[in-house]
Amino acid sequence: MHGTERKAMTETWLKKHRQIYVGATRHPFILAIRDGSVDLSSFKRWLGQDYIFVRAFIPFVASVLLKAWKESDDSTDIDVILGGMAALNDEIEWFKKEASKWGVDLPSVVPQQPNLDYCRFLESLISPDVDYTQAITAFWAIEAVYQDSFAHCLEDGSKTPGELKETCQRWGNEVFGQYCHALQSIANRRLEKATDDVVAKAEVSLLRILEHEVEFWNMSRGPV
Ligand SMILES: Cc1ncc(CN)c(N)n1
Repeated sequence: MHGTERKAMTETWLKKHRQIYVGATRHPFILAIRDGSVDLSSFKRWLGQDYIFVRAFIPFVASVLLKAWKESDDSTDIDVILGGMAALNDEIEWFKKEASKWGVDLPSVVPQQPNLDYCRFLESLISPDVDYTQAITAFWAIEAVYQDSFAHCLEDGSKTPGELKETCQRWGNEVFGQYCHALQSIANRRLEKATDDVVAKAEVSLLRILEHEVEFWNMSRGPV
């Protein structure tokens, strides 16, 4: 598959894998935030687990930055990725503030198995054997799931509780949306020129990410 057939590869994949994408972005936890029925202990569980995830996400993003610097054909990719790193810096501070607001003691949060699995997957993508195209596609997918999920909680007609609006704004806001679009454009540009082997690997990574995201939201339900 080459040339025009590969234009907007990520959009083609989101259509092809619609069911799992909807599972990751319209999960019952997100729908419960949106309709105001969310159980606050679920929210606190998610908050503690996500802080651990975001800390593991930082070295992954650093590895994408390094790959862009070594491999990219467009120097402006670095600016987009650096913007993402800056947002993560704010995110870490926000998690600390939010956790103290909700009485969640972050240092004592124990990572759950789905979180450990997802972090291990991130670590596997740090490997120099994973090329920039696969890594930037994964980076886009991880950010896009949160953007799409939380933006849904802010749409007209949503009944998101006031105390959770700030959380939804963090990932659901317009600027974060534009940043995700910029990542998606980079991924599409790279995929268009990539070998079939790299394209296949990027698609598999996308699917793994969507599965991990579903499992991640599932953790908010707590131990069964
Ligand atoms: C599990 C997960 N996925 C994505 C994101 C968005 N950075 C996040 N904070 N957490």
